[in-house]
Amino acid sequence: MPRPAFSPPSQAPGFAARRVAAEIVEGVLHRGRPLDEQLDGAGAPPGLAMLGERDRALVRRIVATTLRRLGTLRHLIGATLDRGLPPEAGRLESALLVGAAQIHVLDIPDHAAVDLSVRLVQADRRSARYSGLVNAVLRRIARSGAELLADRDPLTLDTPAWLLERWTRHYGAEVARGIAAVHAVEPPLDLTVKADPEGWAARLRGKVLPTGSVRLVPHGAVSAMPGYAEGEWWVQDAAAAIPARLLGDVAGLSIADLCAAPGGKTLQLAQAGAKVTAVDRSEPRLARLRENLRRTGLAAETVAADVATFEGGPFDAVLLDAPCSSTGTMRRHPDIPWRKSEAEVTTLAGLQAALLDRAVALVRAGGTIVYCTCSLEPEEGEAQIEALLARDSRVVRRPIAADERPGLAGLVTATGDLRTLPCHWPDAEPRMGGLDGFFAARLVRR
Ligand SMILES: C[S@@+](CC[C@H](N)C(=O)[O-])C[C@H]1O[C@@H](n2cnc3c(N)ncnc32)[C@H](O)[C@@H]1O
Repeated sequence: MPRPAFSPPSQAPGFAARRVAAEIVEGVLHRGRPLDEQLDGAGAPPGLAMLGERDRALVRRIVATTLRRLGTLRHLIGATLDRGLPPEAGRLESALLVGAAQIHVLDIPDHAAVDLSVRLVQADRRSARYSGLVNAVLRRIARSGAELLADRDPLTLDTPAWLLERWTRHYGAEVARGIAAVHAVEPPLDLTVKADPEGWAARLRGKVLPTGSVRLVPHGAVSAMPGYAEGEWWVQDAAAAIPARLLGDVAGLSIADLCAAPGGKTLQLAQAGAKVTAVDRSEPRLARLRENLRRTGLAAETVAADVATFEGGPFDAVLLDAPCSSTGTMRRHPDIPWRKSEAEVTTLAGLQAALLDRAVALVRAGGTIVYCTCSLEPEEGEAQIEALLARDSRVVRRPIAADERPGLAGLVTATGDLRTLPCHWPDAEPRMGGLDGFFAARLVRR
């Protein structure tokens, strides 16, 4: 009979949550699995659904902290080992990382964190013989973590060098450090409300942002919050809510929302009275979009298709939220810096150019196109538009004016595009500050 890969699970309190957390960290770092899919989607480890709500929240905290501070934690672990981590050691690295995150960053008692990481390796056949090493490394971090980091800069450790170099090149050293600093902090929850932002802000103990989104520090499950089941609002970063508004008054217009799922922008356009055709090539993501329409009582036509070959229209307006490296959303998706590479930016830029050409083909003469990406990389934003304007004389930019809508001051470039950065809108309470990094340009087809 084949031997089981793992010995029976430990009964120690808190063990199950640490095991799931270590599994998810391993999935991100060694199997390139997106964090969202593992926390909320089909890729969730089976153990996650068996945990109670508090333990599930603990898993999220441990995993997010491990990924936000990955460089620092790896440095601490490396500094305590003479010859680095042994190869083929199963769960050893993830057990050390989640242990170090609890000890060095989270307010979890050191002895519990050490004990549970030791149990994690003991329960894994390939790493069981390293339980003494885990004990020694984590105790050393508990004792001398600050000393081991004495001359190191956490922002440099926790941001992949290729990203920090790019942001320094494009935005300057100070802004690049500001962007990196925001990634260390859990972001707020932003909502787009159908109506009465002041009333919802009061009810949910949040505040109204200059652009009209409602912001709060999340506590508990989103689906249990007042107004969710009734479809009175949806979760959408304040920056992500701006591009659809750049189309102005859309009541009665036919609009193609290209790359639409899970549908934040479709909901905004439908709520504003547009006749929306929402196109996305992912059927599972479109199913989420339809569910969002159902919950909010809004209507749109949904089409499962590749935008590159989608035929339709001509539409009065087209919104293209193109697939991108998503480096602007790292504070919400702390796995991104460790899963993406610079080569991907180049590949995606090629795809974005093809989809932009398609967007131009789908809009009527005189119609408006809004192109946006949640990327900080100019190849996916500013450079994309310059290249389109150079190759297609039918298209001109309709510059965004900082005073055309509330809240845009400071977010519009000299050429009239939108550029938001994670370090924008700082707040005295760090968990209430920041914006996702977005680029948007508004164009007209002559
Ligand atoms: C940034 S997300 C869109 C977010 C969405 N606009 C919103 O506001 O909720 C990008 C989407 O593009 C879709 N996508 C990627 N490549 C595509 C293509 N060639 N054709 C259609 N959809 C595509 C993905 O499935 C994903 O849902």
